[in-house]
Amino acid sequence: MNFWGFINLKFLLDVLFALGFGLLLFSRVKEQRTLWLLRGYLLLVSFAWFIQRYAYLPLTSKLIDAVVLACSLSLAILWQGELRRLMELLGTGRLAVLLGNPPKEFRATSTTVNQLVDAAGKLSQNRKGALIVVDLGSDLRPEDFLYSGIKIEAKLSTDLLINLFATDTPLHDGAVLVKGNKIISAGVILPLSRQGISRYGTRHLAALGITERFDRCICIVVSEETGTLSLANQGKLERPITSSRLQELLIKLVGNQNTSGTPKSSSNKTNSYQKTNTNDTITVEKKLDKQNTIQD
Ligand SMILES: Nc1ncnc2c1ncn2[C@@H]1O[C@H](COP(=O)(O)OP(=O)(O)OP(=O)(O)O)[C@@H](O)[C@H]1O
Repeated sequence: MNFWGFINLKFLLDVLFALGFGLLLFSRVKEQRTLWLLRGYLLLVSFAWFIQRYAYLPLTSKLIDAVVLACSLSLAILWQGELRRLMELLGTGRLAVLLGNPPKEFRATSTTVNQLVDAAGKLSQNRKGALIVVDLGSDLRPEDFLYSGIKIEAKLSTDLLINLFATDTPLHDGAVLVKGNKIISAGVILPLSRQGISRYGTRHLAALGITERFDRCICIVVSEETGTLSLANQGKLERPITSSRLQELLIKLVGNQNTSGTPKSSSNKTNSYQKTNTNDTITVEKKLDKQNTIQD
């Protein structure tokens, strides 16, 4: 291969890698505003590269470089949480999570959703405080917590969840970690969030803390004081919510989890879910659209 052939091949590979990286970044961003920012930033970087390589305009090139540097600094401040998460995932080798293809064992089913809603509803009625972390693909590891708790490794069930939060048991303090249809551990101490310190107690701050660090995990919170149900997702707390709203949100999130990565071909499907009400249990027929189909 001659020198020019090598240069061209290198150039092609460079462009291909850059395109691949750009597409990967775009596929990970969901929010429209973030998408615009990212698009503008990448355009600016490409423009700076083009001027530097082909235009031979040293002054213009310097000016554009200065603008790119200023934008990089602003974005680093704006996206510090996301960048920190990215480095944590890279540093701990969670490439499957980065590429948006979480391992199959995290896939929750409609049964998991029913059991979680059922347990949360009953705990709320009895004013038992609870904190349930559901890993939907963040591949949470012991080092992600302040204390990783006691290993349980048992099949998820409503009764076991209720039992773990019974006030006279040693494991009721802290959070329970759920992955797929398994309870992994109990008594887990989560990192606290700094947002809303004056508004929330530590249980709710813990739910915000873990969900703002990992975007594919959610936290169900039951307040001991008021029995209020809440759901934390991506550092935001929705509260107060009813059992049926919790079920709706879980179905949506689990549906998104199962359709992210490899898209599934499915027609509109009707699923039955058990919904816990204050006095009775009723069966709700939920017609799910293509996006939110849960594979049992
Ligand atoms: N970092 C943490 N990780 C996991 N669980 C925690 C953490 N901090 C507190 N908790 C749980 O929250 C309980 C204390 O809740 P606290 O009253 O301070 O918060 P809260 O948000 O007001 O909750 P509640 O509405 O239930 O009173 C602790 O007993 C413990 O079980």
